[in-house]
Amino acid sequence: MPTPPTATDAASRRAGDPHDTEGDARPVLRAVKMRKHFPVRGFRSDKVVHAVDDVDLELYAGRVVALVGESGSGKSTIARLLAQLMPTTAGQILLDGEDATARGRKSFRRYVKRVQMIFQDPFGSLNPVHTVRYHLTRSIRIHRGNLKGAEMEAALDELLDRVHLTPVDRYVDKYPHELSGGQRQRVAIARALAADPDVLLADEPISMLDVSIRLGILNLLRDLRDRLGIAILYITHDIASARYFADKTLVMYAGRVVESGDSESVTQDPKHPYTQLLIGSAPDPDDMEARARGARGEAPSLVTPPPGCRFNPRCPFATDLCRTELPPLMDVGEGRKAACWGYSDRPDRPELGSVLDAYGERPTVAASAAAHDSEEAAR
Ligand SMILES: Nc1ncnc2c1ncn2[C@@H]1O[C@H](COP(=O)(O)OP(=O)(O)OP(=O)(O)O)[C@@H](O)[C@H]1O
Repeated sequence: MPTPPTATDAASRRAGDPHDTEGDARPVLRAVKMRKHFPVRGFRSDKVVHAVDDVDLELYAGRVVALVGESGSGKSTIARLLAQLMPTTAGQILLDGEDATARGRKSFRRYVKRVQMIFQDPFGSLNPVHTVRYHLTRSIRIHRGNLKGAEMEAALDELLDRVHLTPVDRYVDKYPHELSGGQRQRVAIARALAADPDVLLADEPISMLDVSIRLGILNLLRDLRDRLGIAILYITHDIASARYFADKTLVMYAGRVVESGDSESVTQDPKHPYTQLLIGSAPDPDDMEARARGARGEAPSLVTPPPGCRFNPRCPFATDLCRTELPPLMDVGEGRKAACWGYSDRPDRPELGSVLDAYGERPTVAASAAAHDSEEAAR
């Protein structure tokens, strides 16, 4: 029987080795069969957008989980659901093993203290008419109480120091427009840290920043993972940065997780045909920008998703089984999972091969989507 969480749990979690294996640790934040269907506006029917379907996800102290996938695959929706910025359609969110659904202002505030979000656009998330001091003192007051004078100054110093905005005097009275994009994102991270959170949900935290400063922000987040034992969800369409930064990677396709495992093996030896396509779509495996461009593409219709495996219309190996039955996430060895019938023992399973060879070229995801669309149009 798991013991109920205590007030010292966070402290003891942080005191331990942040790289403890997941095997003997328990997730801080967990989503179970999480689902989000948005009603389609303008339809007088019950049509919905299947943005997120049956997603299981676990975040552990001192570990980073990356959520990768092309645009429209449901990544941001998952972050917003986990931040409880909107309600789920179904499923559960558990914090320290307990149902964490916020049912009012007070419980939402308690939740937000532990689960903070960092957004893609640091300029949009900071108020242009207020200084760094204002943003941080406000967050400190909300989460730690009304500190005054020297105590407040010490808290401000500590936060800015943590995000490496030093000397503090150079930054604390600046307005957002007086800072670079990277400095603004550091302020946004400092504001989140004012809550002393256990979990950071980082939704594309580097995608709007200049390429030259992206690594600095990822290294800062890594430092927070290691020094503070914070659990981080890192959302990106850039699988190369996931490999660099995340311990574990989950690959999303059309609202579902299609593959998961440690980042190194998912990126070096992808199992699901979609992951293979995503990884093969960048000409230079170490070129983050090229990879990001290649991974973008038209998302499939989420109002009427294809039956069976959602990737089947683009998959060169798809059989009738793939077109009719949804594959569950199956164990494919070494703690890895893939939602592909090719890894089942069904007699009618598809015979998998190299996706790139099957296409006869190195297509981008966008190109394969376009090929599928023109096939559809010809039918
Ligand atoms: N408020 C909403 N109302 C209706 N549909 C929505 C809403 N928010 C998101 N969607 C739809 O849900 C799907 C998933 O969107 P989401 O933003 O989560 O994807 P994403 O993977 O984060 O994409 P991106 O990388 O472009 O941000 C998309 O089809 C999107 O149009």
